[in-house]
Amino acid sequence: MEKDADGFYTPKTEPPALPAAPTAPPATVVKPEDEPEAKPSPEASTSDNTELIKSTFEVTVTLADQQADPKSPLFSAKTFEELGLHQDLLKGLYDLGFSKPSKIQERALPLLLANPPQNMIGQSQSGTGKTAAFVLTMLSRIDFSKNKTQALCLAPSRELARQIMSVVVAMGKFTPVQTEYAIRDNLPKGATRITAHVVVGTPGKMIDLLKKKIIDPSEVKVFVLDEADNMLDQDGLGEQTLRVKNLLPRASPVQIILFSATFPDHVRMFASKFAPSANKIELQKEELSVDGIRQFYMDCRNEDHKYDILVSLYQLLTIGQSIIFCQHRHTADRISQRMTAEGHKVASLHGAKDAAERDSIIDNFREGREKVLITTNVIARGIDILQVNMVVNYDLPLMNERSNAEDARPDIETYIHRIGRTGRFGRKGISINFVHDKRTWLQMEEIEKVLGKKIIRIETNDLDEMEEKMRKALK
Ligand SMILES: Nc1ncnc2c1ncn2[C@@H]1O[C@H](COP(=O)(O)OP(=O)(O)OP(=O)(O)O)[C@@H](O)[C@H]1O
Repeated sequence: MEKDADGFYTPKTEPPALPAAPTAPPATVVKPEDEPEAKPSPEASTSDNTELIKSTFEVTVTLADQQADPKSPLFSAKTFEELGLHQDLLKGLYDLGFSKPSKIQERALPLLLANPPQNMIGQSQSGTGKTAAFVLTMLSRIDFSKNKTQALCLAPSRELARQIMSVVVAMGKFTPVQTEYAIRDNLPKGATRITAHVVVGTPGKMIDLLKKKIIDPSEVKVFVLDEADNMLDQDGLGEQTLRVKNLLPRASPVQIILFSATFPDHVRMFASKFAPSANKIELQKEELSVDGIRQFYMDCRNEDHKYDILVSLYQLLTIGQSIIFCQHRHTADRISQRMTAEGHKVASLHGAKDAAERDSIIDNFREGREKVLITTNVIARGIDILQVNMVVNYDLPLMNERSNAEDARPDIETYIHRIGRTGRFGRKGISINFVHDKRTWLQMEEIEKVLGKKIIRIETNDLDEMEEKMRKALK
């Protein structure tokens, strides 16, 4: 391989196709015995996808309009060439079909790539391309001549870590980047050393690998937290994330990059301490949710009625793909078992399932083999599946997940992330909240007030009207 002036190598062999698994483990993991490689995900089924293909086609047309509209979060005055990216990364971007940067990419990349490296706290609406901004930074900072871990990226779920990895592999397709996961049940048993340039994972497993010295952090130059407000929240993953940071080298500064669509006030201060002197890109409160997502609610009589309404929506849920969010795992399981028994095809995903099962459920959904996914907050953040055009909040998200207390407050950030699973990168989407009593109605009203966007009522007893409203919203 030839190395050019910027320290990049040009690979001779054709890089792997998407959907991507990490690059070949033998080069990145020293393992004592031969173990079978992880199988790549099966190919997407091509049957039964006409609606999906149609909606993708319609989207391309409106996307060009939006990227030319200075008020859109997808607008950019610049090209990717002007952002100072290496030729091999530009090739990767064009290979993915990216033609113009989005606003967050245009604003963040020049700051992220400047030398000496500076920390960044970046906020931009769901589905506006934050992943590319931090992935391109990681790939730009790696010296590929060294077989040493140089970039670490943490995400709150294994599903998101796997998705980020597929972006690293796709954008790094024309570089010799080596990658490895730090997620549960992924490394071969007895692995003693990871030398991959980029390691993506969840905090618990990352700590484990650092502590066991399987990952050597001495050459880490970039540390990324995706969904950073969640990763730093002391009620959530904050403590684990801090432990990872404390295991990083202190001698040479590590560039710390925090990205999210939300940074609630109580996390902002900690974020500034975690990433000192960071460049900041922030959103105003009224900009938090994406305009392409039309928000509705349905007045249900009680819990049982919520189930009946969901079933009556089934046809609409399967026009594209849909995600149904519940507060508890057992609700997700209960609804999906009941719907399955009644002849509807649905899948359920939550944190109590084992790793292999989780991977296969999300891969099936990603590839369109399942159209309705019933789940919990485990995939509320980051998951990017363009064909998802409907999100149902079967239960509204609450501040204390275990709480059913009368005064339980809505979790506005989680709401923003949940509905953000649709309406990705300029696409249209629908979200529907089920409310069934005064308490849930008040919770929804609070969400409406904070976000400053109208949540429109849909009648539960007029299926035709419901369908018409929804089809209109998706046009
Ligand atoms: N410049 C671009 N041109 C075309 N498509 C893009 C561009 N940037 C990103 N995308 C696509 O937009 C979608 C959303 O991007 P991404 O998942 O990075 O959003 P995000 O801002 O991280 O959202 P979230 O807050 O939900 O995590 C992805 O499918 C990605 O491939």
